[in-house]
Amino acid sequence: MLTNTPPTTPAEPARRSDGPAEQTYYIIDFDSTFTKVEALDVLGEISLAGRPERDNVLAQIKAITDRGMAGEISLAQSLSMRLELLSAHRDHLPALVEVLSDKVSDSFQRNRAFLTENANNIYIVSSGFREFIVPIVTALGVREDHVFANTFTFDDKGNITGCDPENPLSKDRGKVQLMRDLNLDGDVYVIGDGYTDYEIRESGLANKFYAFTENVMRPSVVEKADHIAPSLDDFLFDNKLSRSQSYPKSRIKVLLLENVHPVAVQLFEQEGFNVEIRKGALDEDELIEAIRDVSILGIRSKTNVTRRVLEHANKLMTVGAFCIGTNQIELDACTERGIAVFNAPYSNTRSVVELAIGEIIMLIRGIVPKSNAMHLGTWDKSAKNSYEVRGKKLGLVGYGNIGTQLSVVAEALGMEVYFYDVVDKLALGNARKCKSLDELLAIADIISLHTDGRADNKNLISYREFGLMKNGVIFLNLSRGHVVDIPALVDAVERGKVIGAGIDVFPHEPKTNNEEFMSALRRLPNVILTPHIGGSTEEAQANIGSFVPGKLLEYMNNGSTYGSVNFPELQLPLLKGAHRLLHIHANVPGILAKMNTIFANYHINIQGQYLKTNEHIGYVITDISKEYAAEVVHELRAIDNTIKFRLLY
Ligand SMILES: NC(=O)c1ccc[n+]([C@@H]2O[C@H](COP(=O)([O-])OP(=O)(O)OC[C@H]3O[C@@H](n4cnc5c(N)ncnc54)[C@H](O)[C@@H]3O)[C@@H](O)[C@H]2O)c1
Ligand SMILES: O=C(O)CC[C@@H](O)C(=O)O
Repeated sequence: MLTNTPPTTPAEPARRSDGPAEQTYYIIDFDSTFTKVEALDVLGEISLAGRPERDNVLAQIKAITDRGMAGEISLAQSLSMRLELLSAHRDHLPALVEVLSDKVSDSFQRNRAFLTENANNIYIVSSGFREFIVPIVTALGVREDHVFANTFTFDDKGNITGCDPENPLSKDRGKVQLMRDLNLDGDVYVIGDGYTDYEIRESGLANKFYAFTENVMRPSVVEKADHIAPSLDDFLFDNKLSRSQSYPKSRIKVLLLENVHPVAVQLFEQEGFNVEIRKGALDEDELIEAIRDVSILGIRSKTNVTRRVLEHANKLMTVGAFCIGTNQIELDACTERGIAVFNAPYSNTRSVVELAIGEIIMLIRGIVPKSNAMHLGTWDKSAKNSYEVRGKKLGLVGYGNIGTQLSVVAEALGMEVYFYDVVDKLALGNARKCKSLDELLAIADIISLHTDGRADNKNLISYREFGLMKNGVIFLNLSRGHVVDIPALVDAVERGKVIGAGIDVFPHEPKTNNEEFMSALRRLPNVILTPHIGGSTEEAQANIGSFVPGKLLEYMNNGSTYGSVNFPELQLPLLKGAHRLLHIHANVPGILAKMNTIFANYHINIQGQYLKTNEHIGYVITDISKEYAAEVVHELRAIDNTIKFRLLY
């Protein structure tokens, strides 16, 4: 991702262009830079609350702000026009401060340490007002006497009437005048989102102007800037200043496919990542094209992360399956490349169970054909082939998270539950374990599949298995499409072996909602077809949308792999006052010894070390004191069989 634009030539020469000065001053704008919003817009929302003209006036205020920031009208014009529209009062200011304190830009919140450690060199220079700026910025460590801004004027009833006309910041090119008055002796870097910030650089009073785009991107300002700062993290990284992120997250790309819940997007954006979202799934070639610069990939069940895709994913660090199944991901290939994969193993379990129960009742009562007939005007009131579920034998194939929960709910409805699992599982309630799949198929009145999607399960249920079932069985598949041989199911329905089926998953599923669903199951009687929505409820998607990013962020920020489906699992303590070195390597003997030899050679003080291996890889995390030679990192990376190396602090 490009974060820096080529410098543009300022109208007047910069103050100084040779090496860093002894003193460097940071001039920071307030509205839309230090905070996410324009304070006068917020003040308008408060002062005009409940008035019919509110929305109209707010739109006018916003338009004036934007024109002013883009340099289309003068600052003095912009200020007086907005203040006149505001109808604000002194009593509105505490509420404004309260709102603004929640609107501090995320990257400023993250980098309080920079603000406090450099308080003597940081100035807030703003055309906003001290009345609300001082409480916000001083709470984050900025010195009150380093805040330069306008002040309101009030009438004797406390109404805001305007601003102090003597203040240079109330006038056009006021920031330039103020900087002249300040006469700072050293390098000056200006960070802001508006044209008035650029004017300081244009007048030769600053060495560099950084267009701050975390909250708003103004093309006319960006094109004048020496650099773009998508966040304060980027600014601090570029200038090698103390910061909360070892590498700016705005330079780390997250690609989220298949319409994952917006809460996921929000969580990544709040952390400052560069997030791209796409509604549908991508096929292999499309994914290869999209994944080149992606570090974090989020998918659901329809995007296949194949070995071929991974060969083009040089930056990929982690994959999140925003679902339960991970059969769409070549896990071994991920592991070999040091890519940690996470899923949401139980966030949609309940939703699948509820759909299964609903379908069982609908099918055993023959509701779908009855409803279809009613829509055509046919009234067929009869009890023929319509049964209660109470006392029926439910056969569960696969007794994992979904199978066991369905077992419990079905028993509560009075069903007799039988299950078969390849692994020996504890029977819940009165459920009975079957010794073989064949035994279960022969016993059950209703059969529901809940196996995982491993490749061996392809056509687990085919002609032979349908042959073993009772005549007139109800059959459900809400697990994975390839588990059932579709021609065999069609045959079983047509012969009346299966008198009702609920199918949610298919060997081939459309990639997007625009693609036609093609299947031999279409138009069969008493067959409920659903578009792989067993887990698609608002609740489940919101759960998954926060659970999976939680795992991915823990891995990215902390190195923890707890819950990974392919990595050795490590739950790590939070990183405090140390640098964390994460070394992923092929699981061959002697790597830890080699690492520790390097640490010993460089007299490194190890604060903590954690190791876990699986069949394929080893994962070593070492926390070391902050001072160490740069060669340590080079040597660790160069150890034979190293797959990936990361440094966190
Ligand atoms: N339709 C949907 O929207 C939806 C939603 C969530 C999950 N799923 C799918 O549902 C399935 C079950 O999910 P889960 O969370 O219960 O998984 P799980 O891993 O907890 O349970 C799967 C169980 O199946 C067993 N199993 C595997 N192969 C078997 C076989 N051949 N015979 C008998 N048992 C076998 C496993 O031992 C395990 O106990 C998965 O395939 C998952 O992808 C579908
Ligand atoms: O939402 C999806 O795409 C898949 C849902 C389900 O099959 C799962 O594996 O959780």
